[in-house]
Amino acid sequence: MANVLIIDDDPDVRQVLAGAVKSAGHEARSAGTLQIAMDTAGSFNCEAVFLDLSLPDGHGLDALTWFQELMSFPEVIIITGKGDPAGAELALNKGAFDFLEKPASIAEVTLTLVRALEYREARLRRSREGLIKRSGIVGSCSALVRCLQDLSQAAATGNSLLIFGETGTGKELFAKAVHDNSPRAGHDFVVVDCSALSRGVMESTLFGHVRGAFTGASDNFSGLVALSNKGTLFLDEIGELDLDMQKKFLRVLEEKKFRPVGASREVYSDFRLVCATNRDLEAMAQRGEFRQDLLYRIRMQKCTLPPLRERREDIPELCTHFLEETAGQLKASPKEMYPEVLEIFSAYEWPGNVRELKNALEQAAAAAQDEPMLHRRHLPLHLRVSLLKDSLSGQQEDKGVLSSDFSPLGQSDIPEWKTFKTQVVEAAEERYFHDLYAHTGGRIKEMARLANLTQSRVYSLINKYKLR
Ligand SMILES: Nc1ncnc2c1ncn2[C@@H]1O[C@H](COP(=O)(O)OP(=O)(O)OP(=O)(O)O)[C@@H](O)[C@H]1O
Repeated sequence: MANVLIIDDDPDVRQVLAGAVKSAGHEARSAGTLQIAMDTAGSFNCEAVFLDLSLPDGHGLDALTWFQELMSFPEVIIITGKGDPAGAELALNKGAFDFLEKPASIAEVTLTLVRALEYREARLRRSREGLIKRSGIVGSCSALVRCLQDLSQAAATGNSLLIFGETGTGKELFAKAVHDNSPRAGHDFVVVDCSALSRGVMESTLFGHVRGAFTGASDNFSGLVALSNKGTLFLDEIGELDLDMQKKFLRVLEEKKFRPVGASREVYSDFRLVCATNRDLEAMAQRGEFRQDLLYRIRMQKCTLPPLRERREDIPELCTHFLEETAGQLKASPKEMYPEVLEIFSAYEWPGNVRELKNALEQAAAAAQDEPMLHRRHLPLHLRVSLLKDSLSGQQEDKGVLSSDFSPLGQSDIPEWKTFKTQVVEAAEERYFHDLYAHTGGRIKEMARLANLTQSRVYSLINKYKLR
C-alpha cells in the first residue's frame, strides 16, 4: 500500500482521484491549495503526488521541485486542464513522471499511478544498490540526482536515449556515463558531432565508403556507425541532421543495416543510440524540420539536464573539482578561492553552463600563477562584469575592478539591465575571441581546444566577429 497525495482545487476532481487511489488499495490524502498540501506532506510519507498546475495560491510548476525533494522521493503526476499543455510539458522536462488530462478516467488514473509507483520503486532500488558509476559527473543537487537515476535506468534498458540540455550542461559526459554503466561498456563509445560535419561528408562519415566511391576516397572506410557495433553511438546536436540524413538514419535504426557509399552490399551494426540536443525537436517536428517518426525512435527514454543557474548549490563542489583537476594537470597544489570569488561564481548566470565554469576556473588559475588563492582580479573579464549587477543596485564593493574595465555610465544614459548585460557579454566574447585568435595565430583546432568548443562553433564565432 502506498501513500498518495492529491492536490487540486476542484473538490470533484479530488474525490474522483481519491476514490481511484483507494480502490487500488492505497492511502489517499487531498489538499485544495499548495499550502495545505505542503503542510500535509510534512507528516504524510507520500510516494506519489497528483499535482494540479493551476491552484489558488500558486502555480503547481513552482512547487514541483519542492515535492520531488521530499525525503520520500515521490513521483509527481501532473493533472492538467486542456488550457495548459505548455505547463505540462515544462513539468515533464523538470522530471514529473507523467501527466493526466482532465477529466481522466478511473482506469487512466489507476494505470498511471501503478506505473509511477513501479518506476519509483525501481529508481530507489537502483540508487540503494549504488549501481551508478558517475564517470566524472560532479554534483549532488536533487535535479542532478534525478538525472543520474534516469541515466541508470537508461543504461540498464538499452533503449535509445535523448539527452536534452543547454550547451555545456554535460550532455556528452552523461552519454558517456550511460555507456560506461551499460553492458556495452567494453566496446566503443563513438561520438558524432552532427553540427561539425558538412552535408557532403556526413553520409560517408556515418556509413563509410568504398575505395573510389567519390573523388578523394582513396581507401575503404567503414564509417562511425559500423565502428559503434556492440557499443554506443552518440549523436551530438542531432537537430542539425538534414531531412535526407534523418530518413537514412531512421532506416538504420529500424533495420540495423546500411549501405556504405558506393558499396553493393549492406553492413550490419548493433549499436545503442544516445542523442543530444539543445533544440526543441518537438517544435521542429511540428514545423516539418525534423521527422516525427525519427523523434519517436530516438526519445524512447529522455533526460533533461538542468542549466547550472538552476543548480547553484553544486557550484562550490564543481569549483573544488575543477581546481583539483587543473592542479593535477600542472602537478601543483589546488588553488583555493576567496569567499567573495565564490560569491561571484554563485551569482553569475552561466550561459555556457559547466563548460564556462570550468574554463573560467582554468583561466583564473593560470592568471593567478604562483598565488595560492584566487582573487577577483584573476577572474575572466565577463565574470567581473557581473559585479556591475551589484553596482547598479547600489551594492558595488570593488570599484577598482569596474572602473579599470569600463567607463562609468552617465546619469542620463543608464540602459535597461538586460540590454546592457547583453552588450557587455558580447563585448567580452568578442575580446576573448580576438585574444584567442591572436594567441593561437588563428589555428582553429587550437582555438577549439583552448576554448573547449567544437570547431564549428569556433568557425561561426570567427565569422561573427570577422576575425582575420
Ligand atoms: N556535472 C558535471 N560534472 C563535471 N564536469 C562536467 C559536468 N557537466 C559538464 N562538465 C564538463 O563541462 C564540459 C562540457 O560538458 P559536455 O561537453 O558534456 O557538455 P554538452 O552539454 O555536451 O555541451 P555542448 O552542447 O556544447 O556539446 C566538459 O568538460 C565536461 O566534462
